[in-house]
Amino acid sequence: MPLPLADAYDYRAPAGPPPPAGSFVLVPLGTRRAIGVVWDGEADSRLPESRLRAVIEVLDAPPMTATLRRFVDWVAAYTLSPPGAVLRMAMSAPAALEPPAPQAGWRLASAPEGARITPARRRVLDLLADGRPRAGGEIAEAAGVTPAVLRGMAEAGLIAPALLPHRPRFAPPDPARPGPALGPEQQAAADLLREAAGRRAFSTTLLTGVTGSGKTEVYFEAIAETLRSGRQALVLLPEIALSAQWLERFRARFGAAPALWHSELTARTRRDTWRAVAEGQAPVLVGARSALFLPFPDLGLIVVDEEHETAFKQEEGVVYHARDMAVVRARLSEAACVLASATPSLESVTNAATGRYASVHLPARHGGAAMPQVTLVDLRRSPPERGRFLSPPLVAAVGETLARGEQAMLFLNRRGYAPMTLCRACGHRLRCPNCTAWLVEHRAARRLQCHHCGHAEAPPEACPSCGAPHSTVPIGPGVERVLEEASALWPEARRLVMASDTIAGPAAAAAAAAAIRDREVDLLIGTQIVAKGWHFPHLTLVGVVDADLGLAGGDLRAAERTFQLLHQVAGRAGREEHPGRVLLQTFAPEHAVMQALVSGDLDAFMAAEAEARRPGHWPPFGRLAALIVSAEEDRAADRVARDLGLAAPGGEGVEVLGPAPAPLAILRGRHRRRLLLKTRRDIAVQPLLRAWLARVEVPGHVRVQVDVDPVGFL
Ligand SMILES: Nc1ncnc2c1ncn2[C@@H]1O[C@H](COP(=O)(O)OP(=O)(O)OP(=O)(O)O)[C@@H](O)[C@H]1O
Ligand SMILES: [Zn+2]
Repeated sequence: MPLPLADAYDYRAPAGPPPPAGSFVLVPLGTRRAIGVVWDGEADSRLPESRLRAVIEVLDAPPMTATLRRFVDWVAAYTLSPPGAVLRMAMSAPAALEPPAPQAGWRLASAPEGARITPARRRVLDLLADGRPRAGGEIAEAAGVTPAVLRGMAEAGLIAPALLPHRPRFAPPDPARPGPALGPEQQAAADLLREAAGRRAFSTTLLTGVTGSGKTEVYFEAIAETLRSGRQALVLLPEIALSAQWLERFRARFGAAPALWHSELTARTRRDTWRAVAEGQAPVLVGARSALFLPFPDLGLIVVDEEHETAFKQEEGVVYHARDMAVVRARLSEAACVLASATPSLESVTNAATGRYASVHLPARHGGAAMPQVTLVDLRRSPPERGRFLSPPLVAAVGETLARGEQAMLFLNRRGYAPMTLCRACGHRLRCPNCTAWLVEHRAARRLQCHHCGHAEAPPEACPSCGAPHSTVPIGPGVERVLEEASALWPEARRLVMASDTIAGPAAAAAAAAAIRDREVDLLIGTQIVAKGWHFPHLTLVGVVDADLGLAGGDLRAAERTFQLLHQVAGRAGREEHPGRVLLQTFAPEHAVMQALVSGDLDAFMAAEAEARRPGHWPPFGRLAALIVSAEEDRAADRVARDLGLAAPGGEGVEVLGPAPAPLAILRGRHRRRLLLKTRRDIAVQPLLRAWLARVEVPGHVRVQVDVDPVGFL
């Protein structure tokens, strides 16, 4: 059952030949009915036959494949999740298990005498003259009429209702359409991927290349090969809402749109897409991480684009990393897996270096475009004016760029106006009532918000601590504040802010991208959503307002992350004929990350990162798993955390750090404690975790979340 249960339930099979494993079945569950899957393995023989309840019905849906069942089992075992919780992710559109209801539309009726034929009605009649019934929406669009016209025609007896035949929902992408002429290095990379995709065997290839080198065009060739061999392809993108340009390019290459899978689909599209995938009717699907659990009958290729992105890690419920699970699903499916990035993770780089993954690299930008020139602005030597955040060199560079008629971008990975608000009179800082976090001012929306739990309140008239009226001041900048400064400096420039709260949804992102492409914007100000994947031909200057932002805090991967993010942002500059320039404002110009960004020597930086992690057995040279204990009452959390600490596993190559309060010590009103298990790479953490958790009694109101291979440490 798709429920967080440790095991399968037993039911009596219906009369006749037993339904094969993978069949979807309707069964009684308590007082209700629910859909489950016939799982593999033996029934529990201790249960007397008389106690078994009977399967109500075997559903008329393609059974879940053995590959997907093994994948569910594998993910459950690896992440220490109940198998039913993982199964639930593989049954994310239960409505798709009912056979599709026939869709209603219109057909031509024998025209009655004297019916009035307006030009609009004429267009509909002409359209339907071929005898094929069509859906109302399709007619309205093709004939350019409103639904009211159709209703009127039906009343007049000109058209009549008709059932539409079941048609495949997704037009097949055409691999035979010619792609762009590839350069020699692109060609070599494409050949390698094409060969991998055509082999019908498991492989993983790391596709790296500088920003703008054409990695997308290259892996499109692997997709084309997969289509030619009649198998399905899955592309995982970190943020599907930001993929307008990607989708445009896919359509240009293959002449049809891919199927999409993400959290904002309507229930109906979700159902249709799930069903189409299960029936092999969606040759290419592009999705967020949850797409990994779709019922592809014959998956031949999985591409994980921007494989270094932390957005691939799911932190709630079943805690898994979609990049790593993509490799697993590819292995179980005898498929090729391609991990693509200009700034690959140290995990993947290491796997390529040890030969576990194949690798291929594109060393230059497409079309001879140069890599941007990166320079550091030392904020100690060139500070901004008081109360400002843009230094004189950056202000000058933006001014020059705009004067030349080119586009500039200011990057600051912080939403809102100011990350903290302080009382000038008593020093009190405004914090979230539910979390260990400052409230972030969103001035345009006139709200103070917590970015962890969503708590929002109006800015106070007086300090809540000392009562001084109008005493609060914003501390530090967010993108809104940078916009304010930019408006004062360049009042003429057409400005656009791109942040997840100002660009809501795929349509808004697509519109923003089109406005930038069409040069309706001069100055772009954005958070990390502007960093990834975009190709803006006229953008030549990138200014990073606070390059040090990601380096604070003790996160194992802080340096790697900062390098990846800033290198990606820098990579948006100068992608076509005009050369690009990048200015990074920093207080630590000597820091290894800043130096690596200037030199652009990614290999040297990654090698140094590797050497820093290897001796202490930090990932990827060792394994980590985190336990996060949380409870509404701090003492309850402490008690369980302490018991876990006392029961911690030990021995050669095994170490437990903590318990300690989590950096986010209170989140959504729950008190949180963390423990971290670190082992040598050759020691599996799952058996240790299982035994450990079995030794400690956890009361119902305390939660212990297991995070294998954690990427966040809050
Ligand atoms: N062989 C080619 N012919 C024509 N256009 C190409 C070719 N290769 C790449 N391009 C174009 O160059 C631009 C950059 O390519 P692409 O976005 O694939 O690079 P990328 O390596 O994925 O970049 P990033 O890592 O920065 O996202 C795109 O507009 C793409 O269409
Ligand atoms: Zn909060």
